[in-house]
Amino acid sequence: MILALDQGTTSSRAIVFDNRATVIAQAQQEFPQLYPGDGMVEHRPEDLWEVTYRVARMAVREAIDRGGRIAALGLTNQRETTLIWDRDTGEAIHNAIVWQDRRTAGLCRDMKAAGQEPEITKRTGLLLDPYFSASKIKWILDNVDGARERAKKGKLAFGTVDSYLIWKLTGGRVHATDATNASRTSLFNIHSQQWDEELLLMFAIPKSLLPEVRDCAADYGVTARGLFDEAIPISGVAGDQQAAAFGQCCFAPGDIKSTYGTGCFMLLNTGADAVTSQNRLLTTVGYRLKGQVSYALEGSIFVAGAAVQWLRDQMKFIKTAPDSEGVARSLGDNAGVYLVPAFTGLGAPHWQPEVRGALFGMTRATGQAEIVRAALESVCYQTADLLAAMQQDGVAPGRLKVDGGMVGNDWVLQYLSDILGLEVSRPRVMETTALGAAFLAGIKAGIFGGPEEIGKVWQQEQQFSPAMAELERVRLLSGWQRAVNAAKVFSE
Ligand SMILES: Nc1ncnc2c1ncn2[C@@H]1O[C@H](COP(=O)(O)OP(=O)(O)O)[C@@H](O)[C@H]1O
Ligand SMILES: O=P(O)(O)OC[C@H](O)CO
Repeated sequence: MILALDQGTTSSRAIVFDNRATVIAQAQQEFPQLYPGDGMVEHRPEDLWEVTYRVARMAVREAIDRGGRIAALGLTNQRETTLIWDRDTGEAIHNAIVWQDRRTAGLCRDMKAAGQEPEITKRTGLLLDPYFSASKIKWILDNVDGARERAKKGKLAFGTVDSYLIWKLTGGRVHATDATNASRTSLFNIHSQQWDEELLLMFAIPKSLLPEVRDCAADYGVTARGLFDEAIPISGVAGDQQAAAFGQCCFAPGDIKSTYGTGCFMLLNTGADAVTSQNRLLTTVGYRLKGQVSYALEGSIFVAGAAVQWLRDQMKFIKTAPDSEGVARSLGDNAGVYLVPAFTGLGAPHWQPEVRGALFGMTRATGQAEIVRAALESVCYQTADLLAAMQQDGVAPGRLKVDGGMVGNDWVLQYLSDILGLEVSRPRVMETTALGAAFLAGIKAGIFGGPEEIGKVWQQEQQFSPAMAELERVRLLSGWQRAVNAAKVFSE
């Protein structure tokens, strides 16, 4: 059996799969989101570790009680989120700065004005945006007392959440990351597969901070004594969006998936070619096995399920996220109301960190239901923007595989299919992120063969087909475009 740990933006999950990729045991727990200022999002490092370890123990205990034995551990994680810790004590020197955090927008703007973006894009496949780790690392080094000096002396370690958890799981013996997570830092050259000296210089980051970069199916050490009954080899690691693509068996060039969790991330497999987008999509490492890289084009949206969380926690319009489905269904149409959920700026294809959220088209008749529906619709419109960018880059997908917490919502998937004019396909195993991590760990442990063998196990649970009239689709999309443009103008 394989233990998959999925450390996501809002919760940690542990799932034990058997050797045929069936779920045997699982546990999940949410943890607090900290919003210390405008556009700022942090996580407590101890929450990331303690919650992940707690759910891991729960799932392992349940699996062992059923007579199983854990042969390998696969780890997947929210990407870009940045931690720096002391190599001697293991203590983080600042809260984790989360991928959604926009505090480095000014720095990125200045670097853009200095003409540095094209060089960064050429080396990393990314754009110059606060989303990625590099500017967050620089911020911590510049704002935590003595951090830069300690970093120069080699006393500190940087990691995305995978590296931090590997460090914790191995009792401080392994400081490593995988190529997918490295490719999101903006310090990793995706062509040479090395940390890039030029980029380190640009962001003023000492190399001594960085972890070693390994394949996605590789040896990451074993869990420290005392954590579990037996030491478990850590043998698979990937960022959560790449793990989801792997779990969705997007192994052939042209295969495409979208994951709807806190944000939404569309990944297209482009094989051995690092394709450059003309439409502000990212080029990134899809997976790396035995040194061979499979690249991907990615569209990243910062707010998807987070809009539903906002409806639940801030607005108190719904009690639970699934309640949003009935509310949206209760209305015949959107009554001309559009929500642009740019709470933490706009991601692909706009990349405008300063834009903020806006609600358009309200009348005296507008109530909670219209706003709930507008929030769900906004996730579909944003996906349509990503798909349009991919299509302009010459991609013509036949269907979209979807997964993530939001895809339990049938109304969203039908509306998505209508708005995209594309078949939308939901898999039988909806926990594709954890499954991808389990596949990777299982490959290294010899439990699974390579992608060809794994590809045979993927099964669809339900397909959603477009049923909306073309004129209606065009009308709705045009309303959305006007709303986004107005939100941009307001934030200028
Ligand atoms: N039935 C539903 N309808 C709409 N949104 C949902 C539904 N179920 C969960 N969500 C949203 O999905 C997100 C959780 O998905 P998950 O994949 O666990 O996210 P993450 O990995 O980012 O923590 C939450 O933001 C939640 O609001
Ligand atoms: O935790 P998720 O599922 O929202 O994914 C976060 C992404 O990895 C951020 O790039």
